Amino acid sequence: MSKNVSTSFIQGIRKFSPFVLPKFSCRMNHFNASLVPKDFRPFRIGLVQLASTANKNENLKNACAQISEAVNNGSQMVVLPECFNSPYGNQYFNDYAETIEETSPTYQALHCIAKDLKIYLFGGSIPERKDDKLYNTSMIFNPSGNLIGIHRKIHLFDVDFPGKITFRESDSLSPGNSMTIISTEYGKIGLGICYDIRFPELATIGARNGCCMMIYPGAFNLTTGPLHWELLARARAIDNQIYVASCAPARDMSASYHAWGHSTVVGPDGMVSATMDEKPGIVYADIDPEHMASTRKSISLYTQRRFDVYSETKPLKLNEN
Ligand SMILES: NC(=O)CC(=O)C(=O)O
Repeated sequence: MSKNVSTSFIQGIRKFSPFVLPKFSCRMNHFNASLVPKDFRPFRIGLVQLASTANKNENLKNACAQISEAVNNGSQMVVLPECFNSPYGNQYFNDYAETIEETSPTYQALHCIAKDLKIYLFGGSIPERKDDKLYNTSMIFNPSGNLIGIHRKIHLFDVDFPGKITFRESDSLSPGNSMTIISTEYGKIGLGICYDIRFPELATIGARNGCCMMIYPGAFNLTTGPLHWELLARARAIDNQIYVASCAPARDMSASYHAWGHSTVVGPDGMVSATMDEKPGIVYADIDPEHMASTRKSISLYTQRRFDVYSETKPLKLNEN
């Protein structure tokens, strides 16, 4: 089942973390924390770097073929990119939008393939219509084909690099208002979509809630991709000593938005476990609790945190010259 978490950063940390001392306690150093979340089991993940077109049916067929290939190669969990059933752009979202219900074409396709292949499927994202609004939304299915969670992109991609790229998702989309954590038989997975990766709070609250991994379907571009795509995934991994998987569309220079590609999995030590270039393909990684345990044993962030110092309930103490 998924858990949508709506809470303040510090409250989120305090409420759910097995590692946090009660409010007003002093130090963390003597706390005997287990090194990895108890429900974390090894699994293989496949990130499908899909070549999407303007034809939704073709995109769905192609996605299902690539998911099958990922499963033939041993993946128990498969991830699709942001906006995989539609071109990415404000001019497309309304025309391609679907409601999240069993009769919708993308829901049906993902439900059937997850059930047939008995996998966890993180269905990238699609433009979603709900009431009179549009969202950038991810659907997550379990191996029985049940929808076990949805995540609506919380932070919309509004940026302005003069002469390079100006994009305002908020011209057409509305933001989601809650965080998403999915419980699977391999462990808890936190979810963000693309621009969400720039906000470290999501991954930190996810990790404090026992997530072994954050998954980010994303579509960075030729300006922000080389600058930040890998760096952000590594940063979120290092901050929290968790796995991070970012799944992108393949680059299509005839489309109006040029995706960076480079789907990537980063380990809890911040090293890239698997990555690729901008072409269509699948990135595989074996996710290993032992790797997280050895990382956390070497650098013991979990016992060294000083929540007594970070508390929002007290005035911040800053060291100033
Ligand atoms: N497309 C996005 O949501 C985000 C992105 O490209 C960036 O943050 O850069």
